[in-house]
Amino acid sequence: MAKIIVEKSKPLRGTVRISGAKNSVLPILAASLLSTENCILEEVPDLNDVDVICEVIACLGADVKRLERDRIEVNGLSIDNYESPYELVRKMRASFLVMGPLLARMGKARISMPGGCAIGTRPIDLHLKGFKALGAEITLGHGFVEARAEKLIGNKIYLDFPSVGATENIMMAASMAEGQTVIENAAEEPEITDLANFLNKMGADIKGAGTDTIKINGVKKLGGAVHTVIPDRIEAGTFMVAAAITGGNVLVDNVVIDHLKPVIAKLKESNVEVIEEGNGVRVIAVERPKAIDIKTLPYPGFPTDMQAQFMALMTVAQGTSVVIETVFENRFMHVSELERMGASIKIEGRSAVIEGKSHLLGAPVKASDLRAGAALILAGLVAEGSTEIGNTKHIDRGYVRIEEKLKSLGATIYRVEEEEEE
Ligand SMILES: CC(=O)N[C@H]1[C@@H](OP(=O)(O)OP(=O)(O)OC[C@H]2O[C@@H](n3ccc(=O)[nH]c3=O)[C@H](O)[C@@H]2O)O[C@H](CO)[C@@H](O)[C@@H]1O
Ligand SMILES: C=C(OP(=O)(O)O)C(=O)O
Repeated sequence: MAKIIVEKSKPLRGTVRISGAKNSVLPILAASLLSTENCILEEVPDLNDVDVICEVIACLGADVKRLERDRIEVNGLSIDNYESPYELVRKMRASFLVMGPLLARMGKARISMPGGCAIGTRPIDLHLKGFKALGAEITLGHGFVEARAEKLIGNKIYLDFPSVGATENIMMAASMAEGQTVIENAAEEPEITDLANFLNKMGADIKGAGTDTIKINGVKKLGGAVHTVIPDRIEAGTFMVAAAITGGNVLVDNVVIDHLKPVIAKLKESNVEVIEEGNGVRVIAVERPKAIDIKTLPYPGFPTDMQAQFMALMTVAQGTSVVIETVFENRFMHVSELERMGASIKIEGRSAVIEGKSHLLGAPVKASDLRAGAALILAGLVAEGSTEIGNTKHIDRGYVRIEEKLKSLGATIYRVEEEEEE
């Protein structure tokens, strides 16, 4: 197993190109099960999670070909299996997103329960509520969720919380249901719009994606499409914080500025300069950042997937910051690791109070989840000495060649292979 070693680095400088969005490509690959013709996906990020979802859809009978490192061709014509096993679903929760497409194509799906993870229990009740509203019968048992429907019929579905995954799963199932489905209090994340755009290119009739009300008129068949995955706003935000925390000057290229509004607003509030430049944003930090308060919220609010990275920035800011996590009930696992590096953070329920320090000290730490791992890399860039980050598999789920990209900006970061790791 590998460790990532980060040394205190100079201010980062240069240009970094952002890859396609993990959280877009996963539902889009699940949606390709609905196709009966070739779909070509471009700007596919080279990530472990992408390998897992490809394995899941291939195991269901889809034809999946990697044309190039960032191009995949998929055809769902030959799907013949409706069961996704524990070994695959346990590797990645997003595997559960095949349930909607399977129900639509085969009228049945049997998927291992995804279970919780380090950041929370992450129930699937809203996904199931949506499938039931479309006419599916749901049974749970032996660690599996089974859904069956002779035919899916459109309905009005109100989500108690704008869940990203539930919105996606229901939208995919409804795209081939009979009649109209309206999802109310739908998630508005850019990845929902990207999925809807892909489905519409395949022949679906979806309107309102990106707002809280999505209207889906079911169609009988979905065909092929060529689609370019949107840039990853969370990878972009992570590199923006890397520039800010090191007092650097970095052009974060290939982004959609609109998707980064909450991140840009918070960086500016903390005294970091952010300038639009072509398809990118230049981030310039000349002084130590100022403390700021953050509350995570569904889009267009501040993303929970950027909370840990901003907390790393706040550990070295001037003053005291408050971070409130409202999306996941247990997303402060990075706090104890940042404290090992000398950060001063107090947790009270869903709030963390961070007293900015003039410096951190490198230490051996562990990534408990993907963004916690990213936060530790960021803290390591400014900590005195060496930071050794274990459990790198979490980081590799969501960042394409992160050490290479940071190294190209002047960071001292490398990976070592270890004999054993928990
Ligand atoms: C692959 C992917 O796109 N992952 C993203 C997606 O995860 P994911 O789709 O799992 O996140 P959700 O929006 O569904 O979850 C948000 C909250 O709703 C709760 N909930 C969700 C579903 C449900 O049926 N019942 C329920 O109570 C969850 O436990 C959580 O507290 O959106 C999250 C919130 O922006 C991001 O952090 C993840 O990076
Ligand atoms: C929580 C995340 O992803 P997932 O939903 O795939 O666990 C994330 O990308 O930060």
